[in-house]
Amino acid sequence: MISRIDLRGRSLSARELVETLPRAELGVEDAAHRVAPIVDAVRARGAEALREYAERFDGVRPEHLRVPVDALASALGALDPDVRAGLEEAIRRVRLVHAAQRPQDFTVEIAPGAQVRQRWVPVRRVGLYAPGGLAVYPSSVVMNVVAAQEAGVRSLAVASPPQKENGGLPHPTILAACALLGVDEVYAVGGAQAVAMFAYGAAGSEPQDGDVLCEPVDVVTGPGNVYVAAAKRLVRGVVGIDAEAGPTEIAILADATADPGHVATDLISQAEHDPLAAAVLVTPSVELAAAVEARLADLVTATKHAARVAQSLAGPQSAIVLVDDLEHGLRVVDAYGAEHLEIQADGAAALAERVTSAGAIFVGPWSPVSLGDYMAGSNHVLPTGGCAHFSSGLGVHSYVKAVQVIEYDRDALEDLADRIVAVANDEDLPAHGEAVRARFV
Ligand SMILES: NC(=O)c1ccc[n+]([C@@H]2O[C@H](COP(=O)([O-])OP(=O)(O)OC[C@H]3O[C@@H](n4cnc5c(N)ncnc54)[C@H](O)[C@@H]3O)[C@@H](O)[C@H]2O)c1
Ligand SMILES: N[C@H](CO)Cc1c[nH]c[nH+]1
Ligand SMILES: [Zn+2]
Repeated sequence: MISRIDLRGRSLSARELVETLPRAELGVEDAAHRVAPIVDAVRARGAEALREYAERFDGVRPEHLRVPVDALASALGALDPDVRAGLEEAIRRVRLVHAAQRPQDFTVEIAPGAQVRQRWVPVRRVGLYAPGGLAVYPSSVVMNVVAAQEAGVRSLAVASPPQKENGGLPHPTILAACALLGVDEVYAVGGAQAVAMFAYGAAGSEPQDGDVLCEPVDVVTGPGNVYVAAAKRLVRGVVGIDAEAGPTEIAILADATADPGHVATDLISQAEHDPLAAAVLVTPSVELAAAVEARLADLVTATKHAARVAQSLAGPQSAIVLVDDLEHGLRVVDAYGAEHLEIQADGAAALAERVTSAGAIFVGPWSPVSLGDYMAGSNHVLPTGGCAHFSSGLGVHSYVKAVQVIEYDRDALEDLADRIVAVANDEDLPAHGEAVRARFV
């Protein structure tokens, strides 16, 4: 079952903490070596390679790599009304939050006649990944698509693995979610091969694919398993990506006031994603640790995906970490930089304000990660593997770029001419200064 790491009485530096805290054995770097040939094959052979990998990894050879539009409409027609209502509420809430994320253009008047503006421009075309291996993720369709739409992106394509049970098309709820959001470019392509298809585009291999199956995109976003995250790392630079949003992580900072049953169910809720998912409890309370261990022992066998959950909890990426006090715990969770951090402790809101590295923070007993996974309004596509130290979760910012516009008049430039020449000469780039001087002779 879940192991313990005892950090009590040990004052480790942030770097030492990172080395001591649990991480999965198969990381993104190792996975990148495994998926590099997949990325190369899709780049070289397009749809032919996509069909081969679908057969190998998803157990089905899709006839239609591009989902026919009428399949989207029929999936929406057949969607369970309760699921539809849930997705619609998620869309409404996620849209409200993401509309508020739109960054503002600005103009700075630096001096009379000297102006610098900054305009935010959406990228032209995006590729959005919705996972569909061990579980199905229509909620990820919502998170990706709404954020891109609110950013103003015009061309959106979604990919999700083909399912044998759905005749080689993605899961029907994925298709229905796309239809609900008005997306009609959907591909039955999963894993690293989907990321490669978006990054490089793909030529068709069957008459129904046409000559060009998929045009390349500017940005690829979305969550996925370690192979998806690895492929995103490989194509970064060819296209933009969001964060590496790989196997799910939950860290919970809790004290003796936390309900052990809630802590245990929250750990299990995220462990059920993937055997590589990480579940970490950080607590100064030995009593809470013992009570959570006992609850886990009861609950794990009864949960639907017991084998996956047990693997995740027993893996080297999961642990109960004992700390001296909440201050110590705060340093530990900050060094870990979890995708999701729950704080179930006295003064949770004040503690949350002091966290600097986490994909998203869930404050207090009534904000479990499952709320954010579906319907809080926040985005559930979040950085994993410590990427929260330098990356944000998915949002409008993932799909826009800033363009600076510089406009000086004659007098404003002349005022600066001598200074520009002085600095240009000092850099031994005198032609730069000359380009200014030439205007005033
Ligand atoms: N960080 C986040 O924001 C976030 C959000 C939601 C889900 N997730 C994670 O997404 C993942 C979903 O994983 P999933 O597996 O269910 O679906 P997935 O769609 O990510 O992966 C399925 C694909 O993985 C590929 N694959 C499987 N085995 C492979 C191998 N040995 N080599 C190369 N490719 C292989 C196949 O192409 C398959 O189509 C989970 O890890 C979950 O925790 C993360
Ligand atoms: N917990 C996942 C992010 O790591 C998101 C998700 C979608 N569905 C259920 N959960
Ligand atoms: Zn989840």
